[in-house]
Parts: sequence; C-alpha cells; structure tokens
Amino acid sequence: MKYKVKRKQQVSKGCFICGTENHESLKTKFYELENNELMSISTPTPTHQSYPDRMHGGIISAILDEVIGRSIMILEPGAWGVTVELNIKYKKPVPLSKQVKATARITRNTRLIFEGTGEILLEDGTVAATAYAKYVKMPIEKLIQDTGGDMSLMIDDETPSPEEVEY
Ligand SMILES: CCCCCCCC/C=C\CCCCCCCC(=O)SCCNC(=O)CCNC(=O)[C@H](O)C(C)(C)COP(=O)(O)OP(=O)(O)OC[C@H]1O[C@@H](n2cnc3c(N)ncnc32)[C@H](O)[C@@H]1OP(=O)(O)O
Repeated sequence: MKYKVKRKQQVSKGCFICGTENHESLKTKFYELENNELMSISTPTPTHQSYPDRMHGGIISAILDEVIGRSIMILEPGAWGVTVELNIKYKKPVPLSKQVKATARITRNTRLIFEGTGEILLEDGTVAATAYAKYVKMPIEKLIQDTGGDMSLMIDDETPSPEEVEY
C-alpha cells in the first residue's frame, strides 16, 4: 500500500540514531504517515556492521526502539518516554550498503506508559526484524535537565522528504 507523508518529525543534534552532529549516527529521518504509523529511513555505514555486510543486531534494535518510541508523538504531540522493555525478533540479515526503512505504531497508551510494535523492512518489503517495546512517559524538561534544559538540541529536519511511501 502507498501512504502519504503527513509530517516530518524533528531530529536531534547528538542522538546516535537521528543526531545530525553525531558522526557515528545513522542520520535517521522520521515521517508521520496518513495511517498514523511512523516510518524511519536510516543510512547505515560500515560503522554499524556486525559480520561483513550485515548490520549489527544492536543497531537494528536501536532503530526499532527509536521509531516505536517516537510514534507516540503522532497520538500525543509533546509526549516523551524512556524505554523500559524491548523485545526483538531477528528474521533476516540487514545489509549495510542500502537505506533501511522501519515502521511503527502505538498499540497501548495510558497516562503513565505507552507500548508499540515495529518492523525493519528490506528494499523488497521483506520483514527483517520485528519488535515490541514499552516506555514510561517522562516530561522532556526532566529528560534534559542535566543539559540545562537546552531545547535547541532538537531541530527541524531540513532534508527533502518523500511525498508518499510504500510498504
Ligand atoms: C531537546 C531534547 C533533546 C532530546 C534529544 C532526543 C533525541 C531522540 C528523539 C526522540 C526519541 C524518542 C524515542 C526514544 C527511544 C529511545 C529511548 C531510550 O533509549 S531511553 C534510555 C533507556 N531507558 C532508560 O534509560 C530507562 C531507565 N529506567 C529508569 O529510568 C527507571 O526505571 C524509570 C524512570 C522508568 C522508573 O524508575 P523509578 O525509580 O522512577 O520508579 P519505579 O518505582 O521503578 O517505577 C515507577 C513507575 O514507572 C512505571 N514502570 C517502571 N518500569 C516499568 C515497566 N518495566 N513496565 C511498566 N511500567 C513500569 C510504573 O508505572 C511504576 O509505577 P508503580 O511503582 O508500578 O506504581
């Protein structure tokens, strides 16, 4: 199915997944879709390798953690959480030489916690990994208090986004 991109999410400067100023980052971009799912597109490099030409499983889990954790912003803009549970199933190797897509959605949302599921998709649409994750909600002010509450750490994604995506 094809889905229209409704909104680009902000990215950060320092994050390992989306950080624009973190040299080891996957420079992942996040697109909110018309079906209320979130799609991420990551650009892995040899830094993210496990066996030759195979993405490290820990990196795969980090992508899934972030794409599920950010899905809450579709339902509740301004909501943030910290991961308290993450379960991954690795089904196919993920090559390093190509962009990696992931999709995610929220499956449960309460005052204190939220849960969601996500998948890593290969170029031909094959599901390479699946995930379930749970988060405890936490105000952003508390999450960044050690950095002096610097909200400029989150910035607009200025890169062009696709108008629609297919999966
Ligand atoms: C300007 C901004 C710049 C920001 C840049 C950001 C860039 C990224 C952008 C966007 C990202 C969005 C995506 C995020 C994805 C990635 C997130 C991560 O990687 S987070 C790192 C890994 N996870 C942790 O570090 C948590 C570590 N754990 C803890 O800190 C504590 O365990 C904590 C705070 C969760 C709870 O601990 P307690 O000491 O406060 O209290 P207790 O008694 O253990 O629990 C209190 C309540 O918490 C819930 N709770 C805790 N653990 C739970 C669990 N496993 N399941 C369900 N509920 C749980 C329960 O409701 C509990 O309440 P009852 O006591 O049961 O009444």
